[in-house]
This record gives sequence, structure tokens and C-alpha cells, in this order.
Amino acid sequence: MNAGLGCIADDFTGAADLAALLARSGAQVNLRIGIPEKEALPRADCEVIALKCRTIDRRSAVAEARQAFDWLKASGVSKFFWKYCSTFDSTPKGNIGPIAEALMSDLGASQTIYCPAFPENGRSVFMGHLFVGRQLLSESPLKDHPLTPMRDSCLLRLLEPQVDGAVALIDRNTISLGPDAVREKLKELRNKNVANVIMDAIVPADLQVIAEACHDMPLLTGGSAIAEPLPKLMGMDSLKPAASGPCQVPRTDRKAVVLSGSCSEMSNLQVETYLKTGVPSYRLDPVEISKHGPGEVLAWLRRQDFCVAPLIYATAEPDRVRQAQSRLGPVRAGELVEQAISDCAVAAREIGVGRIVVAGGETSGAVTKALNVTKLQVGPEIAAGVPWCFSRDADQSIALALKSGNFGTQTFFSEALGLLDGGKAGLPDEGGV
Ligand SMILES: Nc1ncnc2c1ncn2[C@@H]1O[C@H](COP(=O)(O)OP(=O)(O)O)[C@@H](O)[C@H]1O
Ligand SMILES: O=C(O)[C@@H](O)C(=O)COP(=O)(O)O
Repeated sequence: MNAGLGCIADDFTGAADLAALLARSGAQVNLRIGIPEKEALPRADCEVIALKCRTIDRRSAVAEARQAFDWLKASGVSKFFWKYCSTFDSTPKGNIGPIAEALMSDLGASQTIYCPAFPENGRSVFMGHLFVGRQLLSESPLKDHPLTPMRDSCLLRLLEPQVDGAVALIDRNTISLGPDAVREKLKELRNKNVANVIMDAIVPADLQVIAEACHDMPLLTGGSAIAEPLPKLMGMDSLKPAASGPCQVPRTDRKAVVLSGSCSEMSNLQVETYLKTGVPSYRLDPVEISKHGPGEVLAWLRRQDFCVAPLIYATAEPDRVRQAQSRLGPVRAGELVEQAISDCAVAAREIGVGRIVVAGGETSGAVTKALNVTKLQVGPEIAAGVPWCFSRDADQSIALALKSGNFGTQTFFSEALGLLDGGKAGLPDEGGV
């Protein structure tokens, strides 16, 4: 087995996104939930460890990332990838830079790149400014994120306060000249002691150039898209035809539930669209939960017919979120919703639900942890960066779709469920259990 790629992701939807893009190459990918036990081998060519450290305090985030790094290193990995959001989501005291610098220091690396661009999902970086579709990040719906409102689009300004080392940009003019020019520029910056280099990228070809120029670095950082070319560039063993084969999709019970704790513009649209199908639904209100607990939603859940995949959602427009936050504070409001949705996931699981669609990164982290899932097999992609994932390490197989707030089309929830019912994935009729 070659050295392999060890990846640490700052949230669970991000980890699933990264795992899906790495798996596109045909490489073997393990998606681990939290820091694995010491004996949790064998290792795959690509190991992705999902943490929930995007919004926690800096010291804890760095400590968790280092623990994940130590596990990956002990498993024999020698190249590392630090995955954060394609919209650079972080708090003002953000964890993106501190974790990158901690890992660089542990690896004895003098430089790394920051490449959040994900053109397939409309995230591009030009002259160091991040765009979501045609809008600057700070003018996009990400400005109203409940936990990490992004009010600046300039990655240099966002990263500089997070790091000790110098920050610079390699802009599109250099990227367009190809990998040799990028390597030359990186060397020039290294000679000036620039440790943190932000990369422009607008189209997938830019990412290919960057990956070719940088795949030898001990640590790369970015969104999932810059990692997609790495398995091939690293010549991973599992890409060999003998080792690759069709992904085995485990049977799961057809009973399903959709849980949405994301308040992104896209999740609002997806919830609205799913509600129009007439599906039974329950709207969670953090203020109500703070007063009465989750008893009412749990009682409602237990009365449902899961063959129609009911919806439980806290998803709300920015004004409604602000109202709840002004009463409870953003962190408390978020925790109450995450806890209630996790309780619902556990209750659904006890009832025998085999398929759970979750919208939202923090929400997915809370749900997956509550379900005690430790390892996921990556299955077919429902939308770019959102795969079905399967857990086999519990008493029964469970399918989880962990959807990043902003990903997927308007009809994502129905598409996700349809895919497991023998749709586009060409799966065998699973027949239910
Ligand atoms: N109605 C609401 N009011 C306040 N906070 C909410 C509400 N609904 C969800 N939240 C919280 O907002 C956060 C959304 O983050 P996340 O789940 O990561 O979604 P996304 O993927 O869109 O970023 C979670 O902490 C969630 O609990
Ligand atoms: O890179 C991305 O955009 C995603 O993989 C991701 O990290 C999404 O985070 P959430 O929007 O919080 O789900």
C-alpha cells in the first residue's frame, strides 16, 4: 500500500463532501466519524476523519485536529489534507488558520495552500475574493449564517487575523500559466517566508493546475474540489483495476425521515419544495423547545408513517432565526435545535427507520454522533458533494445523507430518497426489511 492521504474535516457534511469527491477517482475511502479508536484499522488509501470543530473554541479545535492527525500518522499516512468549507465559514477567531499552522508545525512544513474553490457548486476565488455564484461571499446568503455569518469576501483579510505566519495570494494570472509557474511562485514566496498561500481558482482546470503543482506538499488545505485530483496524482494503489469494483450498497429499511436544521437559502427552498409534496411535517421552534423540551416533537414522530418520509425542520428565514437568537443567543438556539433533531434521529432509529436525510453541517454532526456511528461507507452521490453514506457498524445498516446547507437542487430531499429506491444509482430493489 502506498503512503495514502489522511484528511481532517471540520464538519460532517464537509467530510462527506470530501469523501465523495475522493471516491470519484475510484480510490478506497474510509469516512470516520470522530477520532477513531487506536485499533480501528485497516486503513484505506484515503482516510477522512469528520470532526465538529468549525465553531468551537480555537484551543479545543486545534487539540482535536492534532489528535486526528496523530491517528492518521500512526496509521501510516504521510500526506495530509485539512478540509474546511468552500465558503471559508469560520468565526471571527476562526479555526481554519490555527489548525493549518498547527499541522504544518507538526509536519515540519514551511508552507501550505488555502484553496476553498469548488466551481461545480459555484464557489470561485478571484484575486483572493470568494464568490458564491455571481455574488461576493459577503453579499451572498452566507452573510446571514446563524453561526458563521460571512461579512467579508477577501480571503487575505479573513485569514490574516487567524495565523501567525505571513499570508499571500497566487492569483489567476499565475495559475493560468500552468503548474511550473505555480511551483516557481510558491518557491519565491517560501524564500520570503510566506507560509500561508491563498490560491485563486475559477474553473476545474485551475484546480487541476494547482493540484499538479502542489500534490507533493505534506499538507494541503481547502474545500473538497482541490482534493478530487489527488488520488490519481498520488498514484494510489486502490485505483488499480484489480482493486476497484462496484460499490456495494447495503440493504437498508425503506422507512425514512428528513431532518433539517440548516437555515441556508437553499435549505429553505428545499424544505418549502418538499412541504409542497404534502408530506407530514413538524416545525421546530427553538424558543418553544427551550420552554417545553422536545417531548411534543418526539410524540409526533412516534405517530408517523415513515414510508412517506416525514419532515422535521427548524429551517427558517433569517428574520425568524434572528428573533430566536435575540431571545436565546445564537449558540444556545443552535444547541437546542441540534439536540432536539438528534433526539428525533435516535427515536426514529429505535422505531426501525433505515434512511435518514439530514440538512446542515452542525446538525449532521449532532445527529451522527447521537446515532453512535463511527465509520461510514461512501455510496452514490445524490448531488455534487452529497453522497449517500452507509453505516454497518451498528446492529442494523443505516443510510445517511448528510447535506451541506447550500448544496443540492430544490428537489434534493425527494431525489435523495428516490435514489435509494432503485433510481439513478441503478441499485437493486432493496425490498425493505
Ligand atoms: N430556527 C432556528 N433558529 C436559530 N438557530 C437555528 C434555527 N434552526 C437551526 N438553527 C441552528 O443553525 C445552525 C445551522 O448550522 P448547520 O446545521 O451547520 O447548517 P448549514 O449547513 O446550513 O451551515 C445549527 O446550529 C442549527 O441548530
Ligand atoms: O465545502 C463545503 O461547502 C461543504 O463541504 C461544507 O463544508 C458545508 O458546510 P455546511 O454548509 O455547514 O454544511
